[in-house]
Amino acid sequence: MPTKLDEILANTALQVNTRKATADYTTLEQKAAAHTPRGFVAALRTAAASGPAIISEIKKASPSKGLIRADFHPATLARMFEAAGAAALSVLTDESFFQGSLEHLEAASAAVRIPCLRKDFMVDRFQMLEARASGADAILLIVAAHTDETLSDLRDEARRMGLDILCEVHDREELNRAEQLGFNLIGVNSRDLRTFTVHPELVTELAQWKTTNAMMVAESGIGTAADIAKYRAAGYEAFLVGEALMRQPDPAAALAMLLNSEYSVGI
Ligand SMILES: O=P(O)(O)OC[C@@H](O)[C@@H](O)c1c[nH]c2ccccc12
Repeated sequence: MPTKLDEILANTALQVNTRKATADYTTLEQKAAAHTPRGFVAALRTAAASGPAIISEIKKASPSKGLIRADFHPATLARMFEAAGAAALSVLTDESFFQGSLEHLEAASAAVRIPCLRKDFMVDRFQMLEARASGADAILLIVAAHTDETLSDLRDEARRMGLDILCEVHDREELNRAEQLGFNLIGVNSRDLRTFTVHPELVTELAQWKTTNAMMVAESGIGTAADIAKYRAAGYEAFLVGEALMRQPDPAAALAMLLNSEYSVGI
């Protein structure tokens, strides 16, 4: 039986092919050239030197939760998160399952100086061009979605476009593959994309199997300073937080609380 991830990947491939067939490459290339990528990994490293580096996610809906935030203005959210101390942003661009869009990314990226990740299911080199043209500084690559061969192709294309890569894994074998392919920023997603269930204990466990000096990002289901403290103790330096912020009437205040209570417990 196909998993949720299989379903999303098949849909993504269809959508990408449609966009490729009608794309205005001249405009896309001009827009891509006009955006000089800001270092995503460098920004996380700088932030992590003095506290938890938080990647705040701009996400309207998800397959598991449905609509998360009705009052949704990417540029405003981006500015608020930057002012509250986010090290970087992640913006969902998948339309079918997350109600995201490249326009959200473009608006968020243009509103801030901190770097932005295009959060999507990247299956084609064309999406790297789209990403940079919409103001992305980094892209996501999900190990479970690819063979090593496609992963390295997409990695090379992202690098050629000057984009940093957040490489996402969910088990030890995927972590090994990510390290062997030379990724320097590895996210452990506690949500299994095949079933969309969350396994927080997996995030704590996996970090101990790391063999390189890649920076580790804990992803999904993070809601409190205690979650961050627990993952920091396990070796994580950066934290991707979406729903817990997006559900709040004041997402920036929620982010500030996460950052501040972290310091006050003396971690
Ligand atoms: O909203 P949360 O539970 O804080 O999770 C954020 C992020 O980890 C999640 O949105 C995510 C992680 N990997 C993904 C891949 C595709 C789409 C979404 C995701």
